[in-house]
Amino acid sequence: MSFAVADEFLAPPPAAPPGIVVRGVSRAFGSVRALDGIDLEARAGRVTALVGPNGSGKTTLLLVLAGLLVPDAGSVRIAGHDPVTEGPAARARTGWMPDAFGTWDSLTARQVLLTFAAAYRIPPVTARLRVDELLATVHLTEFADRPASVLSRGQKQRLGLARALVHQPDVLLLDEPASGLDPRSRVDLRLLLRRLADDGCTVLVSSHVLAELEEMADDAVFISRGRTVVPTPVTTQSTWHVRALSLGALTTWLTSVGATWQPGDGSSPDGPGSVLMEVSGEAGAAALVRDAVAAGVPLTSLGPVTGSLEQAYLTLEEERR
Ligand SMILES: Nc1ncnc2c1ncn2[C@@H]1O[C@H](COP(=O)(O)OP(=O)(O)OP(=O)(O)O)[C@@H](O)[C@H]1O
Repeated sequence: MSFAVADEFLAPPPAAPPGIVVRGVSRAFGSVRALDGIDLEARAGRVTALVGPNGSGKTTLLLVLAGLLVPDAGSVRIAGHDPVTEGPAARARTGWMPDAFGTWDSLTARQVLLTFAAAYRIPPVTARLRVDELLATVHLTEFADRPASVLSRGQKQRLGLARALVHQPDVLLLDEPASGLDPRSRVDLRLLLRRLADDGCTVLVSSHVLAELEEMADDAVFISRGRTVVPTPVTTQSTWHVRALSLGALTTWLTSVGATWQPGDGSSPDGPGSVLMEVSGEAGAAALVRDAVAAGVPLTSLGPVTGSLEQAYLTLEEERR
């Protein structure tokens, strides 16, 4: 039996369209060139990390993308719209979560969200349902009718996230969204951003917590001194922690084969009792596992000490400013 396969089934699926396109964007504050010719694309259906040292221009860029700051030069498209010349269309598609969310202290959490829903012209009945759903999503249902002033910093952050999602934006911009969140809320945030991306949203998120970004981001954009930069390719040789059923057997074997190792510093995810050694990427790790098992030293875990985002970040030449 044979099947006729139409060409379109053989063609690779089309790449998701970019939700954010930035070309040559510059913005100065007096003599400080906060953005100096930024280029970037962030795609729908993906979480893109915005990474850079203090003062590199991340917040300035997010403000430009949110339509809150006009660039001096260059072009921006948010879901195809220019935030400067097509402000209402761009803002209708943009969710913006600043690093610190100011609330009106006399309003309750629910009223804050309903106010924003009204600003987006969401009909009242739909708005009430949407707000209830969002309060549950960010685990603030029990605080819904309390004044926003009593919310903790982390709870305010979660309210800020709900606010950014009120109008079901196509593009979500988040500036340090995890700051102030407890570990469970950070996991919830990560899962929520993944779900939004899976539903087709373009998510651009800045954070200094690179291990966290590493877990949630599909792509990364590095900026340094207001410019998009390509980090120096990370050397494949990096420090890994290695742990075996018997630490003594592991160190005896490593020493007998002339490997260079040092006692773990307790920073590995599985705690103290491991060793640190230089490993040449995944291939080197596979060889290490093979040789250890062949020598009768069963390994129980191994992994790079720093994630690839962190390593790439550390190759950026710029110092914080
Ligand atoms: N309103 C402003 N007036 C003057 N200078 C500003 C203003 N906003 C930002 N800058 C300067 O622009 C540069 C970029 O700042 P920005 O806040 O965008 O950096 P960032 O990457 O978000 O930093 P951080 O990681 O510390 O939050 C900095 O040198 C900052 O001092």
